[in-house]
Amino acid sequence: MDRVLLETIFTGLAPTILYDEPLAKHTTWRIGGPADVLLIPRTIDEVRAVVLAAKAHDLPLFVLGRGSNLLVKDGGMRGAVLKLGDEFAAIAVSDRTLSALAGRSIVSAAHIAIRHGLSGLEFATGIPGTVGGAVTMNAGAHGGEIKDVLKQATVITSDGTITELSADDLGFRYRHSIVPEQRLTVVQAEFALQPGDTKQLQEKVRAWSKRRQLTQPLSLPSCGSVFRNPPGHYAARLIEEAGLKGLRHGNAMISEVHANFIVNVGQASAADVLWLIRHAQETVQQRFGMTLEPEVRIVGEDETRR
Ligand SMILES: Cc1cc2nc3c(=O)[nH]c(=O)nc-3n(C[C@H](O)[C@H](O)[C@H](O)COP(=O)(O)OP(=O)(O)OC[C@H]3O[C@@H](n4cnc5c(N)ncnc54)[C@H](O)[C@@H]3O)c2cc1C
Ligand SMILES: NC(=O)C1=CN([C@@H]2O[C@H](COP(=O)(O)OP(=O)(O)OC[C@H]3O[C@@H](n4cnc5c(N)ncnc54)[C@H](OP(=O)(O)O)[C@@H]3O)[C@@H](O)[C@H]2O)C=CC1
Ligand SMILES: C=C(O[C@H]1[C@H](O)[C@@H](CO)O[C@H](OP(=O)(O)OP(=O)(O)OC[C@H]2O[C@@H](n3ccc(=O)[nH]c3=O)[C@H](O)[C@@H]2O)[C@@H]1NC(C)=O)C(=O)O
Repeated sequence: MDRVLLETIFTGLAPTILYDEPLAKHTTWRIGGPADVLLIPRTIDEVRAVVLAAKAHDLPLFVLGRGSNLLVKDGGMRGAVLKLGDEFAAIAVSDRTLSALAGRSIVSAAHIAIRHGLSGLEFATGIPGTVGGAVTMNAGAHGGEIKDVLKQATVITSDGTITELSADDLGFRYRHSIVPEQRLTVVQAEFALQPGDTKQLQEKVRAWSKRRQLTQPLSLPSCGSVFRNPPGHYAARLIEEAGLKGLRHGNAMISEVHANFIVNVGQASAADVLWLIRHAQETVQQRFGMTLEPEVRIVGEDETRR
């Protein structure tokens, strides 16, 4: 996309504006082609200005969290990508409510809740995303989900309106909310928690963390689970039973530790990962008649279309 045009639209709207920024630097998979422009605003007013500028010029705008559930294709993303700046990390606990700006790590928010003797967010201590990403994905683990604890989220709509939405408004389902389809930007969230014993809560999360370290390939770049579990089944078990554990394509590999993780074992491309995703889907469909639906959000363009 024309750089001069982008500069005309966005200059001055955020303190950090990066052109042709490789998104591999911003995803946990360490994969992804360049964004035409990546904007990193510090304040809600700056976020709103970016949203309004994109709308006024009919430019696509994508909101990036920690990139821990994203596959950005090798051709990168056209239009603008917005990432909340480090200033979006404020957090406060009052009575039984924890509120955090959306750029805060959900892991750290969960630990702060525990330290305040509040229970409800423990499930999130192993989920390496932001508060905004966790709300968007209705992130969950160990039987808990964001939808169980979210009181309200403050969002900016695509026409720049700032509004508060309840858990019901957000249309939560398994690893799903209406945030992407409504093109909302989450800027803050409040969680309703219950009193709990800090020591007991810490023991609980320590045990979960040990289990995760044994069952998930945490030392290699990944996006967590690639596929949602089909109702009544486990994606990992289906992929393992199809004989695909350890299958490598280019520098991407179906993990030998956990079959629903694809790990980057070198400088993997998005095309390497997409090949494995499609191969797993086709093989599981043929062998078991089951459809594997990606949990990871696949965005951007193929290299050849640039
Ligand atoms: C090792 C590992 C373990 C994981 N374990 C789990 C797990 O147990 N459970 C689980 O649910 N997930 C897990 N994940 C996946 C991932 O961490 C979660 O989905 C997380 O919630 C994504 O947050 P993020 O900030 O990285 O969002 P991103 O990956 O950057 O984005 C995900 C989606 O959210 C949108 N988004 C992000 N921030 C905002 C915002 N502020 N406003 C509007 N939209 C936004 C993006 O546009 C995109 O659609 C794991 C990932 C890894 C790498
Ligand atoms: N980032 C990644 O790519 C990957 C992350 N993971 C896993 O995801 C989780 C999050 O990792 P990461 O992104 O590095 O972390 P974050 O930066 O999201 O969170 C780290 C913060 O969480 C708080 N915290 C973490 N552990 C504890 C604890 N035991 N007690 C008290 N506070 C704690 C601290 O916050 P504060 O200072 O505010 O108290 C710390 O600064 C970890 O379990 C990690 O193993 C796994 C694979 C990849
Ligand atoms: C990592 C994620 O979330 C994770 C979350 O951390 C864990 C813990 O609560 O439970 C889900 O994994 P999961 O269903 O694969 O959980 P696990 O307990 O590891 O495995 C489920 C079943 O599959 C079997 N299994 C697992 C791995 C494997 O290689 N082969 C296999 O057969 C296990 O034996 C077990 O019977 C979430 N994944 C999904 C898609 O729902 C994520 O969403 O990114």
